[in-house]
Amino acid sequence: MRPENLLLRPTPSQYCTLGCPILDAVLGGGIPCNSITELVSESGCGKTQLSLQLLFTAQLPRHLNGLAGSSLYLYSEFPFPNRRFNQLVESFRSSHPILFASYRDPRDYIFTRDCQTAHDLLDVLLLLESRLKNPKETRLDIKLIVIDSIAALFRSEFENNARDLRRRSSLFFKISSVLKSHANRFGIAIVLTNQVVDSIDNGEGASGVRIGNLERLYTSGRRVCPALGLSWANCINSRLFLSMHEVIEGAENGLPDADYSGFVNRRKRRELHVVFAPHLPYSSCEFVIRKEGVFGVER
Ligand SMILES: Nc1ncnc2c1ncn2[C@@H]1O[C@H](COP(=O)(O)OP(=O)(O)OP(=O)(O)O)[C@@H](O)[C@H]1O
Repeated sequence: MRPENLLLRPTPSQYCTLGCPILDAVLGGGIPCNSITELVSESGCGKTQLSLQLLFTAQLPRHLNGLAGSSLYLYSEFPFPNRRFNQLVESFRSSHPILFASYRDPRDYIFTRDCQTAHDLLDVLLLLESRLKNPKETRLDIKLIVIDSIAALFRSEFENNARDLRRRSSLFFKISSVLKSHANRFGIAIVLTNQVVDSIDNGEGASGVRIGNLERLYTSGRRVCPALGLSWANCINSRLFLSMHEVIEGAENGLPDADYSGFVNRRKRRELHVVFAPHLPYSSCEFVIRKEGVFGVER
């Protein structure tokens, strides 16, 4: 491939809204179809919350920037977040009362399946192909696949030796090639979550190679890098980093002072950053997680 050919590559034409115009604007319209998007963060930052939200927004009609389809949620961290899921069902229903009247349950358009190992995931993805080919027959018109989380699948199965690392990389490439094939053939948006590990190298990422827009990734005061390393980074199209930092409201006004009551408001400030994406420049925004879902914060 020559550099100028990159300019000829078609940009993604279809996006799945995240259900918030601020988040969509940061992502140039939402999560792209025909593509693999990774959400990476430390635990508790909001990867699962965003992923669950997408299961609902994918059902929205095209004129509302949805994909007018069903979604498949493959989870490897147990248990399935039932309580939160049902809370989002209610929230989604009340924000779209006409689309989701009482006779149409958004749950009917969400398929879930647990995956215990990376091989298990590969089997599920291979099995899916025949179903995706006949969406009418199987009533499985899937337009979004979420894998939450990819890192958990590789956590216990592989040792840290050369042979296992080679086996692991080979499995990364098999999984990503099946995902890319499904994404391209069936116009599906693929979202997967990944975890971070503490970064202990001397400044250029775990392998000495800077990946993406940000020189360093920080969250909760720690320098981190995405789990699964460089070979996995080559298996995805876009990487979005979610960070979290504790902020003390009022501290900027010089508290504690004479009126100091002893109460300060500590809150988590969460941000979403585009680490790399073939169709996007660097961009970021703050976001909050509420009972109703995940929303960007206007600057
Ligand atoms: N109903 C709710 N209202 C407000 N915030 C909530 C609600 N439910 C969850 N949260 C927030 O979401 C956070 C958990 O986010 P989430 O489960 O998406 O994290 P994660 O990045 O997927 O973590 P892990 O890697 O451990 O799976 C909680 O710490 C809480 O702050």
